[in-house]
Amino acid sequence: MNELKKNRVFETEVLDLSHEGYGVVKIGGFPLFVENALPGETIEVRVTKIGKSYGYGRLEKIIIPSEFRKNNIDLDYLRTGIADFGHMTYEAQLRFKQKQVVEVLHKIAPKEEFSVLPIIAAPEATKYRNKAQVPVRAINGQLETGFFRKNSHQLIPITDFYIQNPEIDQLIAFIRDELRKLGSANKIAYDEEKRRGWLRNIVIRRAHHTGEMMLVLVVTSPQFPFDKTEFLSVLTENFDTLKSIQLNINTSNGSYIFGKKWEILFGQATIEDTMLGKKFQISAPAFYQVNTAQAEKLYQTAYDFAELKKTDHIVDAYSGIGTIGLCVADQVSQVYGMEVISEAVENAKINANLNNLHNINYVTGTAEHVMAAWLADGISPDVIFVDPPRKGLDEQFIEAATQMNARTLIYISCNPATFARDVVRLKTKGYELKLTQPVDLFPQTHHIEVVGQFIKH
Ligand SMILES: C[S@@+](CC[C@H](N)C(=O)[O-])C[C@H]1O[C@@H](n2cnc3c(N)ncnc32)[C@H](O)[C@@H]1O
Repeated sequence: MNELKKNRVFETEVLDLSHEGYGVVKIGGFPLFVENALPGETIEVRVTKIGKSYGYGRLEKIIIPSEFRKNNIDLDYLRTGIADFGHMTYEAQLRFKQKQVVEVLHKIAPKEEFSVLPIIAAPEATKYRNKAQVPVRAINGQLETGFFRKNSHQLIPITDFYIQNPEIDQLIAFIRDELRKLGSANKIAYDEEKRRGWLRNIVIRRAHHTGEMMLVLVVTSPQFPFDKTEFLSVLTENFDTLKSIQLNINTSNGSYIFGKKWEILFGQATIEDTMLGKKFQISAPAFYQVNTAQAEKLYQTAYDFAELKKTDHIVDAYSGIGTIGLCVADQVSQVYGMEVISEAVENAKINANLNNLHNINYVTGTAEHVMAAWLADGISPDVIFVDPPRKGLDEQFIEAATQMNARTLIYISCNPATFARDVVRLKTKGYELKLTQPVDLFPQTHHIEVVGQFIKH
């Protein structure tokens, strides 16, 4: 058999799909990851990289296609990761995500029987995102907006972002076209290598139910390299839904999008949306679920699992702008919440007032520290909601939370691997996973959201 070497081409069958959407093939037992290849397909693959235990290959030709292949997908969506599942039918995406959740739980706790409910599909499989974060760069002297190629900082120009609300795409293209008229691309667009230029990123949020939009220009200096007033009036005249335009000054060379300094150029610091009938003000640095319609189903699942009572005290841990606690504050006795981003906590407090809810206590701090302090203060909730970032729960948080004796803990997770790890940790502390509900919050991408119901035994 042909020996595995870089640039060699092999005909082979695709055996599996990695969780990030790469087809997996084996050449003489050695695994290669191949973009745009689906399980069951026979393909020709060119070896592009050989590492210690795995490598990468480039799809040269599909000899026998999968019945689950969606044709005519723009491959830039796969190359950038905007839609790394975009080459699969939506049904196949859902089936794969369901299988992933079942497998990851089984792997971590092989002896347990878990009841995983069928994944909740999204009503809109495209154009659902309420937020965009796009880099601005000069390519051959022309200012471009788009997305970076996966694992690189090479910009691929994109106009139709496929999974974003089209009004967001229109605003990005409009800004790009205006900027092209206003000066040299090399002066306006940021250049990471030379560390010069002005505009690094355009960040846009669009409230799903109200249509209000927020624009943040992430720049290296508060000085505009062109006439600011003229630019702002053109924007607001053409987009009457724009309620907030802000500058964020980021002079670092790190990968954080936002720097510490903010300046409001037009309107307010927040936009307003509704979720499950409650009003929410959202500031630029605060977390807000990017698929609002589907997030409402996610939260509703969490509440159904919680079986709340009017006398309940609840904790909304990792609370962001308070969405999870505030949507049910009028169905319970008391809500406690904590979150590390102070602007988001300010939003949560204002949001409580906006909705006439006064049985709330939201504080700024890390969940692990605040929970330990609340335990020491004798706070004893009936239900604890947790919605941590991808890294999951901190051990110290689990320690404190499980000593509070809540009857139920509801875990909303955006990472099945850390969720499964925490299932085991919570079990050793007396909380048993009873129900697991995957929810497809991010169609066309490999991301999976899960709600878990844990009951104290
Ligand atoms: C997945 S988001 C959930 C936000 C909110 N529950 C919602 O549904 O919009 C996770 C939140 O945890 C916050 N966070 C990250 N690490 C934290 C920590 N150690 N303690 C408290 N909050 C944290 C993030 O800022 C973010 O707002």
